[in-house]
Amino acid sequence: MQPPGRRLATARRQGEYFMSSPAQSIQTNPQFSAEERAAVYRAIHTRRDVRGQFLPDPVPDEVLARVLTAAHHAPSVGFMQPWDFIVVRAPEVKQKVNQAFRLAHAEAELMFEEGKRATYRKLKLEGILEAPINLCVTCDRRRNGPVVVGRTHIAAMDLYSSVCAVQNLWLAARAEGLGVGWVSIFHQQALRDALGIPREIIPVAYLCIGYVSHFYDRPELEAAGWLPRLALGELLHFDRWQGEADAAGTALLARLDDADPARG
Ligand SMILES: Cc1cc2c(cc1C)N(C[C@H](O)[C@H](O)[C@H](O)COP(=O)(O)O)c1[nH]c(=O)[nH]c(=O)c1N2
Repeated sequence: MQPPGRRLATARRQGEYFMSSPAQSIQTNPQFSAEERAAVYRAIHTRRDVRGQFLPDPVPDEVLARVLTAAHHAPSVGFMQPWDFIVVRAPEVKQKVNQAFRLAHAEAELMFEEGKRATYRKLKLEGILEAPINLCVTCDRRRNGPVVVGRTHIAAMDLYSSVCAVQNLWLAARAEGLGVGWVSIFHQQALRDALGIPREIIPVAYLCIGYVSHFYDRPELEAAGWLPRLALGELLHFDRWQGEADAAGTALLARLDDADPARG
Protein backbone atom coordinates (compact mmCIF):
# COMPACT_ATOMS: atom_id res chain seq x y z
CA MET A 1 0.00 0.00 0.00
CA GLN A 2 1.46 3.40 -0.94
CA PRO A 3 1.54 6.25 1.61
CA PRO A 4 -1.48 8.62 1.20
CA GLY A 5 0.55 11.43 -0.39
CA ARG A 6 2.00 9.09 -3.02
CA ARG A 7 -1.44 7.53 -3.62
CA LEU A 8 -2.88 10.94 -4.30
CA ALA A 9 -0.05 11.79 -6.68
CA THR A 10 -0.50 8.49 -8.51
CA ALA A 11 -4.26 8.98 -8.72
CA ARG A 12 -3.74 12.49 -10.04
CA ARG A 13 -1.26 11.24 -12.63
CA GLN A 14 -3.65 8.50 -13.73
CA GLY A 15 -6.50 11.01 -13.82
CA GLU A 16 -4.40 13.31 -15.94
CA TYR A 17 -3.56 10.43 -18.19
CA PHE A 18 -7.17 9.39 -18.64
CA MET A 19 -8.36 12.96 -19.01
CA SER A 20 -5.67 13.86 -21.50
CA SER A 21 -6.05 10.69 -23.55
CA PRO A 22 -8.59 11.00 -26.36
CA ALA A 23 -12.06 9.62 -25.60
CA GLN A 24 -12.52 5.99 -26.64
CA SER A 25 -14.63 5.79 -29.78
CA ILE A 26 -16.49 2.75 -31.03
CA GLN A 27 -16.13 0.81 -34.26
CA THR A 28 -18.52 2.18 -36.84
CA ASN A 29 -18.76 -1.01 -38.91
CA PRO A 30 -18.61 -3.87 -36.39
CA GLN A 31 -20.23 -6.61 -38.47
CA PHE A 32 -18.46 -8.84 -40.98
CA SER A 33 -20.29 -9.61 -44.21
CA ALA A 34 -20.79 -13.32 -45.02
CA GLU A 35 -17.95 -13.05 -47.57
CA GLU A 36 -15.59 -11.42 -45.09
CA ARG A 37 -16.38 -14.07 -42.50
CA ALA A 38 -15.81 -16.82 -45.05
CA ALA A 39 -12.45 -15.29 -45.97
CA VAL A 40 -11.29 -15.34 -42.34
CA TYR A 41 -12.22 -19.01 -41.97
CA ARG A 42 -10.60 -19.80 -45.31
CA ALA A 43 -7.33 -18.31 -44.11
CA ILE A 44 -7.58 -20.37 -40.90
CA HIS A 45 -8.41 -23.66 -42.58
CA THR A 46 -6.00 -23.39 -45.49
CA ARG A 47 -3.01 -22.09 -43.49
CA ARG A 48 -0.21 -24.64 -43.61
CA ASP A 49 3.22 -25.05 -42.14
CA VAL A 50 5.38 -24.81 -45.28
CA ARG A 51 8.79 -26.43 -45.44
CA GLY A 52 9.57 -27.48 -48.96
CA GLN A 53 7.54 -25.50 -51.49
CA PHE A 54 9.23 -22.11 -51.34
CA LEU A 55 9.82 -20.14 -54.55
CA PRO A 56 12.72 -17.70 -54.80
CA ASP A 57 10.36 -14.86 -55.84
CA PRO A 58 10.97 -11.74 -53.78
CA VAL A 59 8.32 -10.64 -51.30
CA PRO A 60 7.41 -6.99 -51.96
CA ASP A 61 8.01 -4.65 -49.04
CA GLU A 62 4.37 -3.57 -48.94
CA VAL A 63 3.30 -7.21 -48.47
CA LEU A 64 5.92 -7.84 -45.80
CA ALA A 65 4.89 -4.59 -44.11
CA ARG A 66 1.26 -5.78 -44.01
CA VAL A 67 2.01 -9.14 -42.43
CA LEU A 68 4.40 -7.58 -39.89
CA THR A 69 1.73 -5.04 -39.03
CA ALA A 70 -0.76 -7.88 -38.56
CA ALA A 71 1.70 -9.48 -36.13
CA HIS A 72 2.15 -6.20 -34.28
CA HIS A 73 -1.63 -5.91 -33.79
CA ALA A 74 -1.83 -9.19 -31.90
CA PRO A 75 -3.21 -9.24 -28.37
CA SER A 76 -0.59 -9.07 -25.62
CA VAL A 77 -0.73 -9.35 -21.86
CA GLY A 78 -1.13 -5.89 -20.30
CA PHE A 79 -0.67 -4.47 -23.84
CA MET A 80 2.98 -5.26 -23.23
CA GLN A 81 3.83 -5.89 -26.91
CA PRO A 82 6.88 -7.90 -25.86
CA TRP A 83 7.90 -8.81 -29.40
CA ASP A 84 10.67 -7.69 -31.75
CA PHE A 85 11.08 -8.99 -35.29
CA ILE A 86 14.43 -9.78 -36.91
CA VAL A 87 14.05 -9.86 -40.69
CA VAL A 88 16.75 -12.18 -42.03
CA ARG A 89 17.76 -12.00 -45.69
CA ALA A 90 21.56 -12.24 -45.52
CA PRO A 91 22.73 -15.63 -46.89
CA GLU A 92 25.56 -15.87 -44.37
CA VAL A 93 23.15 -15.44 -41.45
CA LYS A 94 20.77 -18.04 -42.89
CA GLN A 95 23.76 -20.38 -43.26
CA LYS A 96 24.58 -20.01 -39.56
CA VAL A 97 20.95 -20.68 -38.60
CA ASN A 98 20.90 -23.66 -40.93
CA GLN A 99 24.01 -25.09 -39.27
CA ALA A 100 22.34 -24.68 -35.87
CA PHE A 101 19.31 -26.53 -37.22
CA ARG A 102 21.40 -29.36 -38.71
CA LEU A 103 23.13 -29.98 -35.38
CA ALA A 104 19.89 -30.08 -33.38
CA HIS A 105 18.12 -32.12 -36.07
CA ALA A 106 20.78 -34.84 -35.87
CA GLU A 107 20.38 -34.91 -32.09
CA ALA A 108 16.59 -34.95 -32.37
CA GLU A 109 16.56 -38.05 -34.55
CA LEU A 110 18.11 -40.09 -31.75
CA MET A 111 15.42 -39.00 -29.30
CA PHE A 112 12.69 -40.90 -31.13
CA GLU A 113 12.22 -44.62 -30.66
CA GLU A 114 13.99 -46.66 -33.30
CA GLY A 115 10.82 -47.58 -35.17
CA LYS A 116 10.06 -43.92 -35.89
CA ARG A 117 13.59 -42.74 -36.72
CA ALA A 118 13.46 -43.70 -40.40
CA THR A 119 10.22 -41.75 -40.85
CA TYR A 120 11.62 -38.78 -38.91
CA ARG A 121 14.68 -38.76 -41.16
CA LYS A 122 12.45 -38.44 -44.24
CA LEU A 123 10.52 -35.45 -42.91
CA LYS A 124 11.46 -32.06 -44.29
CA LEU A 125 11.29 -29.81 -41.27
CA GLU A 126 12.56 -26.43 -42.45
CA GLY A 127 13.04 -24.18 -45.47
CA ILE A 128 15.72 -21.91 -44.06
CA LEU A 129 17.87 -21.55 -47.17
CA GLU A 130 15.07 -21.76 -49.75
CA ALA A 131 12.73 -19.18 -48.24
CA PRO A 132 13.64 -15.65 -49.37
CA ILE A 133 12.81 -14.26 -45.93
CA ASN A 134 13.43 -15.69 -42.51
CA LEU A 135 11.95 -13.95 -39.49
CA CYS A 136 12.72 -14.36 -35.82
CA VAL A 137 9.97 -13.28 -33.41
CA THR A 138 11.30 -12.64 -29.93
CA CYS A 139 10.00 -11.84 -26.44
CA ASP A 140 11.47 -9.14 -24.21
CA ARG A 141 10.27 -10.31 -20.81
CA ARG A 142 11.44 -7.10 -19.12
CA ARG A 143 9.58 -4.69 -21.37
CA ASN A 144 7.55 -2.15 -19.37
CA GLY A 145 9.04 -3.25 -16.04
CA PRO A 146 8.51 -6.20 -13.74
CA VAL A 147 4.79 -5.77 -12.93
CA VAL A 148 2.54 -6.22 -15.93
CA VAL A 149 -1.27 -6.21 -15.93
CA GLY A 150 -2.31 -9.86 -16.40
CA ARG A 151 1.17 -11.33 -15.88
CA THR A 152 1.24 -10.85 -12.12
CA HIS A 153 0.62 -14.53 -11.38
CA ILE A 154 1.47 -16.52 -14.53
CA ALA A 155 4.87 -15.50 -15.83
CA ALA A 156 4.58 -17.26 -19.19
CA MET A 157 1.86 -14.87 -20.39
CA ASP A 158 4.44 -12.67 -22.13
CA LEU A 159 5.70 -15.65 -24.14
CA TYR A 160 2.13 -16.54 -25.08
CA SER A 161 1.69 -12.96 -26.31
CA SER A 162 4.60 -13.29 -28.73
CA VAL A 163 3.03 -16.53 -30.00
CA CYS A 164 -0.19 -14.59 -30.66
CA ALA A 165 1.88 -12.30 -32.90
CA VAL A 166 3.18 -15.34 -34.77
CA GLN A 167 -0.32 -16.65 -35.39
CA ASN A 168 -1.56 -13.26 -36.63
CA LEU A 169 1.36 -13.14 -39.04
CA TRP A 170 0.79 -16.72 -40.18
CA LEU A 171 -2.86 -16.09 -41.07
CA ALA A 172 -2.17 -12.75 -42.74
CA ALA A 173 0.61 -14.39 -44.75
CA ARG A 174 -1.78 -17.12 -45.93
CA ALA A 175 -4.23 -14.48 -47.12
CA GLU A 176 -1.33 -12.86 -49.03
CA GLY A 177 -0.46 -16.20 -50.67
CA LEU A 178 2.73 -16.50 -48.64
CA GLY A 179 3.85 -19.73 -47.03
CA VAL A 180 5.23 -19.72 -43.49
CA GLY A 181 7.15 -22.53 -41.81
CA TRP A 182 8.01 -22.50 -38.10
CA VAL A 183 11.39 -24.04 -37.29
CA SER A 184 12.03 -24.85 -33.65
CA ILE A 185 14.70 -27.54 -33.80
CA PHE A 186 17.52 -25.47 -32.34
CA HIS A 187 19.44 -25.01 -29.17
CA GLN A 188 18.07 -21.64 -28.12
CA GLN A 189 21.56 -20.27 -27.47
CA ALA A 190 22.74 -21.33 -30.94
CA LEU A 191 19.89 -19.31 -32.45
CA ARG A 192 20.80 -16.35 -30.22
CA ASP A 193 24.43 -16.60 -31.32
CA ALA A 194 23.55 -16.79 -35.02
CA LEU A 195 21.33 -13.71 -34.79
CA GLY A 196 23.20 -11.70 -32.15
CA ILE A 197 20.23 -11.79 -29.76
CA PRO A 198 21.09 -10.66 -26.21
CA ARG A 199 20.78 -13.19 -23.39
CA GLU A 200 17.74 -11.58 -21.79
CA ILE A 201 15.68 -11.77 -25.00
CA ILE A 202 13.85 -15.03 -25.79
CA PRO A 203 13.77 -16.14 -29.43
CA VAL A 204 10.17 -17.42 -29.59
CA ALA A 205 9.78 -18.38 -33.23
CA TYR A 206 12.00 -18.76 -36.27
CA LEU A 207 9.88 -18.52 -39.41
CA CYS A 208 10.66 -19.21 -43.06
CA ILE A 209 8.52 -17.01 -45.32
CA GLY A 210 8.01 -16.82 -49.07
CA TYR A 211 5.72 -17.46 -52.00
CA VAL A 212 5.12 -21.14 -52.67
CA SER A 213 4.47 -23.46 -55.59
CA HIS A 214 1.46 -24.94 -53.75
CA PHE A 215 -0.15 -25.38 -50.38
CA TYR A 216 -1.01 -28.89 -49.23
CA ASP A 217 -4.57 -29.49 -48.12
CA ARG A 218 -3.57 -31.33 -44.93
CA PRO A 219 -0.74 -31.00 -42.42
CA GLU A 220 2.36 -32.75 -43.74
CA LEU A 221 2.74 -34.71 -40.51
CA GLU A 222 -0.81 -35.98 -40.91
CA ALA A 223 -0.23 -36.99 -44.54
CA ALA A 224 3.02 -38.73 -43.58
CA GLY A 225 1.13 -40.85 -41.04
CA TRP A 226 3.02 -39.30 -38.13
CA LEU A 227 -0.11 -38.26 -36.23
CA PRO A 228 -3.79 -37.88 -37.15
CA ARG A 229 -5.89 -34.79 -36.44
CA LEU A 230 -7.66 -35.43 -33.15
CA ALA A 231 -11.45 -35.35 -33.04
CA LEU A 232 -12.50 -32.00 -31.54
CA GLY A 233 -15.46 -33.65 -29.80
CA GLU A 234 -13.05 -35.74 -27.74
CA LEU A 235 -11.27 -32.62 -26.55
CA LEU A 236 -14.35 -30.75 -25.32
CA HIS A 237 -15.12 -30.77 -21.62
CA PHE A 238 -18.21 -29.38 -19.98
CA ASP A 239 -18.11 -27.29 -16.80
CA ARG A 240 -15.16 -29.21 -15.42
CA TRP A 241 -12.37 -31.50 -16.67
CA GLN A 242 -14.36 -34.67 -15.95
CA GLY A 243 -17.66 -33.10 -17.03
CA GLU A 244 -19.94 -35.10 -19.35
CA ALA A 245 -22.04 -33.48 -22.07
CA ASP A 246 -25.54 -32.55 -20.96
CA ALA A 247 -28.29 -31.74 -23.49
CA ALA A 248 -26.64 -28.44 -24.39
CA GLY A 249 -23.27 -30.17 -24.73
CA THR A 250 -24.71 -32.91 -26.92
CA ALA A 251 -26.33 -30.31 -29.18
CA LEU A 252 -22.98 -28.57 -29.58
CA LEU A 253 -21.17 -31.85 -30.32
CA ALA A 254 -23.68 -32.58 -33.09
CA ARG A 255 -22.70 -29.31 -34.81
CA LEU A 256 -18.95 -29.86 -34.89
CA ASP A 257 -18.64 -31.82 -38.12
CA ASP A 258 -20.62 -29.19 -40.05
CA ALA A 259 -18.25 -26.50 -38.81
CA ASP A 260 -15.15 -28.31 -40.08
CA PRO A 261 -14.58 -28.04 -43.85
CA ALA A 262 -12.50 -31.22 -43.78
CA ARG A 263 -15.35 -33.22 -42.22
CA GLY A 264 -18.63 -31.44 -42.92
C1 LIG B 1 5.48 -24.07 -31.78
C2 LIG B 1 5.61 -24.77 -33.11
C3 LIG B 1 6.83 -25.29 -33.49
C4 LIG B 1 6.96 -25.95 -34.71
C5 LIG B 1 5.82 -26.09 -35.55
C6 LIG B 1 4.60 -25.52 -35.15
C7 LIG B 1 4.48 -24.89 -33.96
C8 LIG B 1 3.15 -24.29 -33.57
N1 LIG B 1 5.95 -26.74 -36.74
C9 LIG B 1 4.78 -26.92 -37.61
C10 LIG B 1 3.91 -28.09 -37.19
O1 LIG B 1 4.54 -29.30 -37.50
C11 LIG B 1 2.56 -27.94 -37.93
O2 LIG B 1 1.96 -26.75 -37.51
C12 LIG B 1 1.63 -29.10 -37.65
O3 LIG B 1 2.16 -30.29 -38.14
C13 LIG B 1 0.26 -28.87 -38.28
O4 LIG B 1 0.39 -28.60 -39.65
P1 LIG B 1 -0.18 -27.27 -40.30
O5 LIG B 1 0.49 -26.12 -39.60
O6 LIG B 1 -1.65 -27.23 -40.06
O7 LIG B 1 0.17 -27.35 -41.75
C14 LIG B 1 7.20 -27.17 -37.18
N2 LIG B 1 7.34 -27.74 -38.42
C15 LIG B 1 8.55 -28.15 -38.86
O8 LIG B 1 8.65 -28.66 -39.98
N3 LIG B 1 9.66 -27.96 -38.09
C16 LIG B 1 9.60 -27.42 -36.85
O9 LIG B 1 10.61 -27.28 -36.20
C17 LIG B 1 8.33 -27.00 -36.37
N4 LIG B 1 8.19 -26.44 -35.14
